[in-house]
Amino acid sequence: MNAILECTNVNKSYGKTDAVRNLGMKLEENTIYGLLGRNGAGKTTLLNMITGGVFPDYGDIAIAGLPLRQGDTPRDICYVREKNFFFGGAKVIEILELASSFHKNWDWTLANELVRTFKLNPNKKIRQLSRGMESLVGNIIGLASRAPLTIYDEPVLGLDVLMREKFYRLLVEDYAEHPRTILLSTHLIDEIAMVVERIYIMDAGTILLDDDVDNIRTHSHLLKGSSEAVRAFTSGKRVIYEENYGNGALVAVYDEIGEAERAQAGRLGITIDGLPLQKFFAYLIEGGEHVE
Ligand SMILES: Nc1ncnc2c1ncn2[C@@H]1O[C@H](COP(=O)(O)OP(=O)(O)OP(=O)(O)O)[C@@H](O)[C@H]1O
Repeated sequence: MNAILECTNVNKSYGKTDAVRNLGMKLEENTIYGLLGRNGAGKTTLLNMITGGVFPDYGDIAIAGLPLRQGDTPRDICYVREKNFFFGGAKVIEILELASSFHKNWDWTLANELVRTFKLNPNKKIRQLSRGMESLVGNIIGLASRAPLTIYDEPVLGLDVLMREKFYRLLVEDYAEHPRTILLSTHLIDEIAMVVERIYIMDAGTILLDDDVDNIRTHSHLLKGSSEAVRAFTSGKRVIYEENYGNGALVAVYDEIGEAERAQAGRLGITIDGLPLQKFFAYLIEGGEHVE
């Protein structure tokens, strides 16, 4: 597969804050990715660099094999920002018309269908819309653009649960018919766990981990047992979190545990449970607290 985006050793600082550090990322064609990180992890700074709004202090970004130069606005990307900068006096339809002129794969049939599905009045002005409705305008642009790389920054902020589910369902349906690369950046893993194929986890400006969702599911485990037994069993394994209580220990592991090892764990009195994606993220980033 070809890479639609490649970041190599990308860095960006604001004064003393290293917003993005030594970052590497490679997005293949026709895949849905999640970019996960807490508030302030550096996601928006990274996305702004990928889309040409901010230039890295150093490091390389290539879009579809072409190096991004200062001042470039990559044409293959549709970037749906967390905070839209739509002109408040413009009508919804005018914003869609403007967006259609930027994206060569734009599909008006889909755009109109989505406007109806989300019950938006195309003649309403942007400033008359609720926060959620404004997000929907951005989300419609993301879908109808059918850009080779579509990037959403916190796409469901301000949307109620039904609208969130509807948006993700439509996204997956449209992707199935028109595969392209989609990057969903969020701090809400629960929202995207069912949608994305591969995840990049970002913390303190850098990528902590990237893996297929299926791999994360099969390799993440929560072990409980006596501290001594758990310590012996997990020695040499990739431990992402550990907590001791009395003589017992709870350890989150991100590694393979085979059948023979499971039998051995059973003999040592260790229980092994799977770790839902949400908990995996929480242990990795937060030391066990659930990220809201
Ligand atoms: N223009 C700027 N000037 C100064 N500091 C900035 C600027 N933009 C980002 N930062 C800092 O860089 C770090 C990363 O911020 P960034 O917005 O990229 O994170 P994020 O993961 O997108 O967070 P959020 O989910 O809250 O939007 C933060 O410490 C932030 O305060």
